[in-house]
Amino acid sequence: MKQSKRVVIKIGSALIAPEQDGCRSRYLLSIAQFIVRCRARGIEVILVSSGSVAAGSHLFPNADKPTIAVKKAMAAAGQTEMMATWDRFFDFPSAQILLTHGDLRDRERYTSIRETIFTLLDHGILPIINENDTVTTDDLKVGDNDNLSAMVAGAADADGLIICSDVSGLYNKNPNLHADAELISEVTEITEEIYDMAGCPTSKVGTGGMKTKIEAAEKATSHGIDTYIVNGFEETTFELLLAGKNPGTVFTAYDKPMQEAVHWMTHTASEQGELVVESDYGESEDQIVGQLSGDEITEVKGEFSVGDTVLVRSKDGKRLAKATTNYSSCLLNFLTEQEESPISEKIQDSIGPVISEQDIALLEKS
Ligand SMILES: Nc1ncnc2c1ncn2[C@@H]1O[C@H](COP(=O)(O)OP(=O)(O)O)[C@@H](O)[C@H]1O
Ligand SMILES: N[C@@H](CCC(=O)OP(=O)(O)O)C(=O)O
Repeated sequence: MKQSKRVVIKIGSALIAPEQDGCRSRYLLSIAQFIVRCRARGIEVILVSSGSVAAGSHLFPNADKPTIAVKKAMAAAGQTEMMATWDRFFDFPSAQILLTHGDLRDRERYTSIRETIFTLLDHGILPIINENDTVTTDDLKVGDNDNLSAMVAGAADADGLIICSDVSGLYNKNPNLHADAELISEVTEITEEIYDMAGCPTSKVGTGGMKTKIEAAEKATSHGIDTYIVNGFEETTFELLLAGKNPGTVFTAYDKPMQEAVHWMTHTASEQGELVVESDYGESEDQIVGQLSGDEITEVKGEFSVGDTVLVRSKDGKRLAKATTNYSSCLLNFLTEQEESPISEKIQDSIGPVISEQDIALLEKS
């Protein structure tokens, strides 16, 4: 682990509730000791902990195939036990933070979350973060704590993300199914080939699987955050990390990481609508911003308000950029229907560009 100053550690369900009958400290002591030793070295730590559903499931004994409502109730019941289990290891206070994707993709709430995390860290308090399963919906949820931990790492300006799993890292195929699977110790570029290595999870309690861990690594490394997938069950894992060694798979951070606002726009914000433009449209930032006026937009999709995130897509389907719109979908529809009338020119002169330069993130063409 390079000389990090702030790390996010993600703990999977299998580590904290291995038997799904409440939390067990069996595998947590070495992780807790690692957190204490990091803090003693001046490394700030943020914990993203799964395990609430697994911890609370034994309270619903007849739920062989629990409904979403029952799983949310399990999470709510297990959350208190999960927090209490971690709290017992430390002689410093910890703080509960429950988030949804709806919180993180709202720029104002995102900024508020950052502020709270920084305040907790400034006061030596360990933030323990989990998805707020009680209120999540299909639209609101992140859905897995691997991706949540990457979004948190970006929000917290961390420089290291450690994803603890029940395997030693990313293998070229599922090691639980293939005896000849080989551990990949370093990934310098996340390609389709890397994603193809990730099969389905085989543990009873895991939600994310290896695919979500690779997605998380992609989010984090693009933000300049070195990301490790390590075996949380092995005590030696944490000795090696503290010795600056890589005990599993390291995904190395981009040399030129995205700026915080651009990263948020790219990886956390969700588009509320689409602006379709001519396919021969300029594809550089200033071209998209400068030329994107009412008459350049061929189609407005979805309903959105001023300040929402929209996707700029070319007519031939390429995702060009995500941006904050200065116009509502209603007004843009009005403008695109108008020929170049005096009223539409007057409106655009008074409001200005449809999107602003500082609120745009170019996307990989896809
Ligand atoms: N290429 C791969 N390398 C490592 N593990 C893999 C791979 N493909 C699938 N897996 C599975 O992913 C699991 C880890 O994901 P998951 O079950 O969500 O664990 P956790 O709950 O610890 O996050 C491994 O136990 C393994 O069964
Ligand atoms: N919010 C859920 C997280 C589920 C989850 O992501 O689990 P895992 O794949 O084991 O990290 C819980 O606490 O059970």
